[in-house]
Amino acid sequence: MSRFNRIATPIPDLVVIERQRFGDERGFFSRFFCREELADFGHDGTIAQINHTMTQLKGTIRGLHFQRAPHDETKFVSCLAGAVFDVAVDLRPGSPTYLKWHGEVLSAENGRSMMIPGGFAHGFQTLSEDCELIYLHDKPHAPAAEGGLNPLDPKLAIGWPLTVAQMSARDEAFPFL
Ligand SMILES: Cc1cn([C@H]2C[C@H](O)[C@@H](COP(=O)(O)OP(=O)(O)O[C@H]3O[C@H](C)C(=O)[C@H](O)[C@H]3O)O2)c(=O)[nH]c1=O
Repeated sequence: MSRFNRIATPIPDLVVIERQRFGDERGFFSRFFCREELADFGHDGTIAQINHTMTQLKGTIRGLHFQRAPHDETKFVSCLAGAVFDVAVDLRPGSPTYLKWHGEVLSAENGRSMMIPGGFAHGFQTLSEDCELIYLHDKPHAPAAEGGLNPLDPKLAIGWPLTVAQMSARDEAFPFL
């Protein structure tokens, strides 16, 4: 019996994984990651780096970031404190959903993760204060291969839920497509 539910999105290969919880009077237990079980959902089990971010302000946007091939990485993104609107943008050349985006609420409460294959840009907007995210990357950080899209690019027309409260200067400076 799998301890994960696979939730499809309108973009092929971009999936949401929901962790099953085993509750009792103390709280709950859930399996956060499992190489064997997530292989069925397309993850090859490789974890090269695990990153953790904390974002204080509600309404902050981080992203949209990606790494160019051959450093294009699968990201398994989870929110362990607060709630975020997590967004992935398809940048795969020739994809029928090229430049299409999908957004999903990830939260400590809903136990959902987004599994984002290489070839996608990723970003999120915080829906609460003090949001903490954990990223499982299947390839290491490669600064020279990093790229970004402006999250406010009208060509993407991402439906961010809140007024933007904060962005890094780097993210603000990404040019529109
Ligand atoms: C990604 C990364 C960054 N860093 C250093 C580089 C900077 O000195 C500092 C902050 O990096 P950055 O401003 O890129 O952090 P975010 O804006 O939160 O970007 C991250 O959040 C967006 C939404 C993502 O999807 C990426 O995983 C990641 O780029 O951490 C590292 O040392 N290792 C790393 O793997």
